[in-house]
Amino acid sequence: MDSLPQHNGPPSGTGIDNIVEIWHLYRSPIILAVLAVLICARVYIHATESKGELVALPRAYAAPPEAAPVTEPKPARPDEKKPTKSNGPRRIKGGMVKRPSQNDDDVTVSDKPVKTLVFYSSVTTKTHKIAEAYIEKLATSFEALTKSTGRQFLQAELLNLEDIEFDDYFVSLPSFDGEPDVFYLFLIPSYNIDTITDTFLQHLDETHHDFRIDTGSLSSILGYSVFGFGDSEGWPTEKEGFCFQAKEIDKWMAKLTGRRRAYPVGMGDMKGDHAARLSEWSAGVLDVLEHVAKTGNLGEGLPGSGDAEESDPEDVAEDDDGEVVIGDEGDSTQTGDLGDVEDLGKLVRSSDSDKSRPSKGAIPVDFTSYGAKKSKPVPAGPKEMVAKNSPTYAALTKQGYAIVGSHSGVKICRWTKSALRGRGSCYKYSLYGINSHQCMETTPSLSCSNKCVFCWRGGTNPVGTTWRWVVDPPDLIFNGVKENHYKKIRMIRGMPGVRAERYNEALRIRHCALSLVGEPIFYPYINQFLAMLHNERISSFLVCNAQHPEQLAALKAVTQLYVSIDASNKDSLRKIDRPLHRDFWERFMQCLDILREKRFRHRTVYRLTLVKGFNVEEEAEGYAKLVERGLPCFVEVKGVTYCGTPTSSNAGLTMGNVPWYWEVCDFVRALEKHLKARGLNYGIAAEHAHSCCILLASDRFNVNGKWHTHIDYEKFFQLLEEKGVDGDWAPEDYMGPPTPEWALWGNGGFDPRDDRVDRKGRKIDRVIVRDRPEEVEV
Ligand SMILES: Cc1cc2nc3c(=O)[nH]c(=O)nc-3n(C[C@H](O)[C@H](O)[C@H](O)COP(=O)(O)O)c2cc1C
Ligand code: SF4
Repeated sequence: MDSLPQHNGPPSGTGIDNIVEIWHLYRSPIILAVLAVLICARVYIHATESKGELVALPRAYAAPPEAAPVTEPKPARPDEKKPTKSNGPRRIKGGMVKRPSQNDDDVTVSDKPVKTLVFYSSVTTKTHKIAEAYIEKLATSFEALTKSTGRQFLQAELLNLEDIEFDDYFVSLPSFDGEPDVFYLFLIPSYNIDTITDTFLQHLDETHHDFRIDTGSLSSILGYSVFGFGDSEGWPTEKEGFCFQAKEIDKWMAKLTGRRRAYPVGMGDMKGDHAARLSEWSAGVLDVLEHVAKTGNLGEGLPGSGDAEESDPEDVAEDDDGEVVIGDEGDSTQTGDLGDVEDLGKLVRSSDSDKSRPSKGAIPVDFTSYGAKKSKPVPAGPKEMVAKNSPTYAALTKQGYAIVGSHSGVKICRWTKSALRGRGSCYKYSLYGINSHQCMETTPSLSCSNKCVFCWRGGTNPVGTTWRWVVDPPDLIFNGVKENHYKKIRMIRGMPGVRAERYNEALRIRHCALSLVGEPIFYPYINQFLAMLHNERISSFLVCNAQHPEQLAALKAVTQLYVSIDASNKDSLRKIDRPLHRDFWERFMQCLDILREKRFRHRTVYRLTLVKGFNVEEEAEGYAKLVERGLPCFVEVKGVTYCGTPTSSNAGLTMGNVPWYWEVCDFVRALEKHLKARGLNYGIAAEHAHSCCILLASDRFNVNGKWHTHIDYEKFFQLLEEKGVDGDWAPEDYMGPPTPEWALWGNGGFDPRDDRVDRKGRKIDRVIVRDRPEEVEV
């Protein structure tokens, strides 16, 4: 008999029988083992699989990724390293800190606390008392700043220059618990006798020149600003030493900090306006503190930064009102190359936001419909006058213009910068009382119907006899030019020498010179634009080229209305203005007739720009005839200015075309004689020798033997409000007080509040030559 298989022995028989037998014997444990393996595998896969998005479900259902709080480590500043003591010669490391981007979005903002140190000096204790009160006020302001910025503003510390070791604060920055960012303020009276301030200034000077100490050893400071006290009774002007030591400290601190000037130097008269000035300055400083705490940079544009602006481009370019300059092409406030489209793109973004170029807001207008209530639609879509990708746009932005909308421009003129720095205002301050630092230079039409030989724009400017472009609405232009003007003013806040008081005043535009380039009355809504200016009590000086009689006739109130008189006869005008209109001379004459009619409604002015070899020689009599025709209130005579650029050379103009001042004087004297010979009562009233500019005025503006060429601007607005644009009022009604003595013919006309400086910023006292020097051959 076969023996039965043993349960604990190996199976016997055929392979298949064996498998079946094994299955029967072990199926339960096999099934259990497989199940266990499967469960383990499932658990493992579940635990390790990545949770991919469920493609079939909309993204909205996915929970937003939670932002992990990131505390960015602040890049170490050079002087945050504690100076290591060594026995060898001391070397203080500073160096220029890479300046934070001006684009607020790009900046990694420090979360360190802010520590403000207020340094002061005082001999007769007045500044000391003011400084103590100031510190108390700062405490309240800092509480608010801590809340608004989210950064802790530590209590400000008051430090008497007498009591501190200068090395501790002015060789490298001091260190404090919590490693705060440091901000310096100075309250400094000036003394022309020896005081601690002299020692301090000497220390700053030595530190700057010490070869062991890196230039800009304090450049990791957050910022600094200086306020000076002086006495205007004893030291009436800055030239005579008013607040001179505050200015000195400001200058040295700029060097030591790598130009971290947060706010312009403020100045107050201890016997007069010091409280008001200090409070303005203080408000400005707090604004900057808030900005720097939030963004890490000192504000728009120039953070007292050493940008191109600081190299004084305006001292090189003697431009004035744009249009009388031979080749004003070199404003280095905007860098970039015409060919460098990317750079231009950056400039565009900074000065011209896209919202200022709406396609919807633009109004298509047939220029011939000017004055009609409704504008006729233009058949095919009109183009933009200055498209963003055009050479004109590139040329204009390169020169520092901001293009607003598609046909308007605004630029800070060099006199605005000059006045902000106490270096003198333009001739319109001497002749009419216009503060250059409160003046906006703009045009609502960059296009013109002439191609004047002295126009800097070469061949790139849009020209035309009729308006054939998209028209932007006046409010868009008005808001755009103001915004860009203020932006540019803020950009020069950190420029050396800018005065806090003037900077404050500059943040309120008081005057608008519609004389930049192009032809302002070409703009179909010029009257609406003017009304917007006047509504905000901004005066208007409008210059036109005497080629658009219809528009000139339709023009409503302006504070002062100019026509450019570039030649005295048809031939000469053709050569110099190169007009597009075939009937240019008839148009010109018609405009003079219109001006004659308007002379009791507008302050009318002929502007003569003298270009030697073109429109000066033998033409005085011809000009007298033109004056007889239009009987303007004033005749402004100005020598053309030269900047020496390729465009000017292309136009065939050289320095030889720029008249000497005595030549302008000769011409004006000859013109006056011819006017008198015709029985016309005009006299030479005022001058601004610096700009080669002389003013002849009608006797209407001579009261009891005194010239009254200045304007009472407040009265102008009052008349406008009370009587309306079409009301019965005349230029005499807003005639200002007598022309100041210093501005009268024979006295030079330089603003006595300011210092004249040469191109390198050195003070000068140039002799004015009004008569032909003897050695000059005829
Ligand atoms: C001897 C003397 C010299 C002065 N020199 C100048 C000066 O050169 N420029 C200036 O603007 N003020 C000058 N001042 C005016 C002081 O700066 C002014 O009185 C200031 O308020 C004094 O401040 P304190 O009381 O804090 O010392 C001078 C005053 C004195 C008494
Ligand atoms: S009037 Fe205004 S724009 Fe013209 S030069 Fe003077 S400050 Fe400049």
